[in-house]
Amino acid sequence: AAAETEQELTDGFHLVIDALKLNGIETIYGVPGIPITDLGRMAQAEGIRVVSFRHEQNAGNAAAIAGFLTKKPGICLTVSAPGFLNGLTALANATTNCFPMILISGSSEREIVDLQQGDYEEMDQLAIAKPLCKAAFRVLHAADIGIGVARAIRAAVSGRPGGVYLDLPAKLFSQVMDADAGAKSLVKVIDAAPEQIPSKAALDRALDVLKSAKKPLIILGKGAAYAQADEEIRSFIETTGIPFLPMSMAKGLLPDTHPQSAGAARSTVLKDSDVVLLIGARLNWLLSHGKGKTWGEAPKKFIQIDIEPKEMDSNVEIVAPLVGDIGSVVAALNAGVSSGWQAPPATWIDEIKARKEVNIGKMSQRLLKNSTPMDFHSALGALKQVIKERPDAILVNEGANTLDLARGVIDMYEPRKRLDVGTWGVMGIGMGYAIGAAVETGKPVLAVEGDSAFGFSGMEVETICRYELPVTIVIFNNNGIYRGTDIDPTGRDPGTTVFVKDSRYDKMMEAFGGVGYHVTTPDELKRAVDEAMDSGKPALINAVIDPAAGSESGNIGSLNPQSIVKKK
Ligand SMILES: Nc1ncnc2c1ncn2[C@@H]1O[C@H](COP(=O)(O)OP(=O)(O)O)[C@@H](O)[C@H]1O
Ligand SMILES: Cc1ncc(Cc2csc(CCOP(=O)(O)OP(=O)(O)O)c2C)c(N)n1
Ligand SMILES: [Mg+2]
Repeated sequence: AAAETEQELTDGFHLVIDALKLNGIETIYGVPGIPITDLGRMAQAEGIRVVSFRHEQNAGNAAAIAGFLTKKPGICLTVSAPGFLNGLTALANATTNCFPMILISGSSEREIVDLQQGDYEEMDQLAIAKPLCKAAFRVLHAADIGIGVARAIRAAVSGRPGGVYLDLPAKLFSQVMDADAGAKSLVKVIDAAPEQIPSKAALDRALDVLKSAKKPLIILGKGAAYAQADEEIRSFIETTGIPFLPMSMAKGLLPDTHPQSAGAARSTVLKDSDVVLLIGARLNWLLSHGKGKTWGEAPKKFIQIDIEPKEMDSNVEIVAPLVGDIGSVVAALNAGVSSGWQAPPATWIDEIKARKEVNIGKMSQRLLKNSTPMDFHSALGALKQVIKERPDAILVNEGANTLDLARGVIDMYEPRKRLDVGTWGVMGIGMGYAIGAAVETGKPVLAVEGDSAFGFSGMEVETICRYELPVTIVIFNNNGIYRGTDIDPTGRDPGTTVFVKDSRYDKMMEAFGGVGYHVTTPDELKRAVDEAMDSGKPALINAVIDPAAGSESGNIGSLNPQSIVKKK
């Protein structure tokens, strides 16, 4: 009788966990601490995988790439104020890249924050998060947790995916309520990312423009990779015979070795094409905003497929906007491409083929050079072969020369296998992306890192060892940012972009039980990577690169402002 009268209770802790599990969330990436340490422990005890990091930025990056890879929002859990701020860079980066993730941070009590009375890690986090992400919510009452989590999930994945902030004040967790009422308050999100079908008029307009093309080009962006409409996209490209140019994280949607790939003739196709179909790619700085010498003198017509209506005309006129989700739009285009579709003129295809042969020929000469110390190309020649032999491996890549040269040298063969610095060109995504990719897919990960880039997240090698993840890190060690040759003209300090000469990053991995390798030739590099990836265990390879190799800021040095004032 006593049991019957004793009301069954639940609390904020359990409601957050139940809401996440109800919506299929299986993993939380975070750093424990007040007020969310027990939330993490309880989530783990309830079967959610909780991956604890050494810095919240890396946990957030893991959550962001989990969103990109799974189309479910990646969850990052942090403490208040400084932990929240550390997660914000990843949340803003996810929003910039259209990756769905939710940053859940504990926070101080409203009554203290609003009176600025000085709480432990006090900050008005919701106000700070709002401008940096797609949506931001705070929950004050246990009965609202179900709706709050549902709103965050839908906001992250519906329409243009992005980052969402969910603010949970400390007192919320210990709030109790009737268990039955609590269960009823939970919401399972229905159709969070609904199909958005383009109008027939829009489809007909786009097909008419495409039919009129003499030199058509399709540009695939990371939105096309994210959409997981791989077969629809392949079918459309192969049925129309139109050459395609993949942006960095869209590489592998069709193999880079595909006959219609124009990757090795990028400058030519951007300059000479007359109709360009953008699929999940923005005409931002990565595509010179659709204007200027990159795009040649001749007038161009742009067709754009994007789920975000406001993206149209963002930089140049879009003559045939196709607003909708890529899966639905490309399926509708496939239905509209009648069997009598005219392939592009042979002159266009031949022009591209000839240019590709010249460029690939030039590149292969550079890859074969067996210089000592290695330069970027001789090292990348070995890694090109590794991915060719291991097409299902996931390649994480960041740096300047290490990034820009790897993008063109290492062919990708499968979708969503190349994860890199994205729209911002941000350094520091390396270990977070490597961990997120390994946890979400179970696939082997090869992280090809500039030595500076690695430094932003390098402490997570301990996390990689702790969870025994199949991550092989290759550091292109040229003793510095871009190069290792900078000097301080006053002679007092090292140059501003150099690191310790002959540093041994491989020793770091050994400190945590992983395997470290130190290599100085392409053959040694290939053998070490093969051994490490065959082992399925954490490994770090310190690949010595000539400090004089490479160029400042890789391929984008022209973005640097120049001083014309000569110091007296
Ligand atoms: N499922 C989807 N359907 C349609 N568009 C999408 C989808 N997912 C993302 N997008 C769009 O894809 C675009 C990605 O562009 P961007 O990040 O610039 O790619 P890239 O850098 O590879 O060129 C964004 O404008 C985004 O709105
Ligand atoms: C968060 C952030 N801070 C700084 C920078 C600016 C930068 C762009 S590339 C880079 C590192 C280049 O050196 P690395 O050794 O990695 O590569 P390599 O050329 O092969 O020697 C920096 C610091 C960016 N993009 N993001
Ligand atoms: Mg470097």
